[in-house]
Amino acid sequence: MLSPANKRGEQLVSLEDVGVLRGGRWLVRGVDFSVSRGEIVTLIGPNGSGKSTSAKAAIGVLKPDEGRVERLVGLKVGYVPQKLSIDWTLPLTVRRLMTLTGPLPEREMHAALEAAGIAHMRDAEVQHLSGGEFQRALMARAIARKPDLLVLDEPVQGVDFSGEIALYDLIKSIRNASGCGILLISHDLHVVMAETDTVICLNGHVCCRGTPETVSRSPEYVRLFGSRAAQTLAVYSHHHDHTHLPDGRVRHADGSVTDYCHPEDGHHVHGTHEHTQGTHEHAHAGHGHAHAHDDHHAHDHAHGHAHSRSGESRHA
Ligand SMILES: Nc1ncnc2c1ncn2[C@@H]1O[C@H](COP(=O)(O)OP(=O)(O)OP(=O)(O)O)[C@@H](O)[C@H]1O
Repeated sequence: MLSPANKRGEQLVSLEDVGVLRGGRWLVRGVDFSVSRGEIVTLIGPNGSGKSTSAKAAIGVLKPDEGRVERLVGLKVGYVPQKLSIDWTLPLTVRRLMTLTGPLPEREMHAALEAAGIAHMRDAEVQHLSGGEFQRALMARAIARKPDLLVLDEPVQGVDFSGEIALYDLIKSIRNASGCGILLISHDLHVVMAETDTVICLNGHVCCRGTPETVSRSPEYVRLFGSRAAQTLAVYSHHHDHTHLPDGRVRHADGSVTDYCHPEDGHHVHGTHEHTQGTHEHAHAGHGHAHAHDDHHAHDHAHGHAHSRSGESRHA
């Protein structure tokens, strides 16, 4: 366990060579990263690459089968999961959502709703909220108990472009106001929150990591999306030296194919940010978003959506 201290920059959680084995299959292996107070770490990677698994291992919801996870003693975690088991046939107000798992003093509930920008919606029915409002309600619920570490699994799901920017602005203001560490999970392989300190690209293991390049420097991007978007979103451009084949095997840069790959294989290019692989190009025009909302009354996946981006990568 990490020793307790209360200063910005202290490490809240760290994973070292973490592997999770389920049903005879390694869901992730060789995962290492850390989150410090005030730091924003974004996990990216395709569906099933182990983002949620790694985040759950980080906060202790899931026990790793190998490696080490160290958490600050007494670490308070606010977790917004990707899926919520809510019976949408029952009426549920925002106020009730806030206290589902435990009592909360009225003053603290109000402060959290206020911080999330939905204080005026406390008596609204959750099932009537828009995608962005629902995410705000979930975030309010998570920040109400003043966590040291906020874990957000797909916080912009089901949210349109301007809503996405507004939510990232909210996340930034939560971090600035509370100084908490933030572990963010994103489906997007290329565009991340500009405030992200470290991007970790997963594909069953850490493929690469680095800082996002800030797009605010690009006049082209600013012209297309406006300065607010450029301040909020950044491009994470990266290079992988191997390709994961549909059957789970791995093709390396030299053309050889192996059954698996892990960091200890020594063929990962960590910290490389060149945009050298055509398959990772991302078309920004119109932000390339196609958001299709599921009816959350019929799904346990609250406000699910399908992301379709032109130039979606073949992930290495
Ligand atoms: N308890 C479990 N038992 C067996 N397999 C599991 C379990 N939990 C997750 N998996 C599998 O592990 C893999 C990684 O899942 P995980 O949810 O971590 O991926 P992800 O990157 O978060 O995906 P997505 O972007 O689709 O949310 C998937 O193939 C998933 O089916």
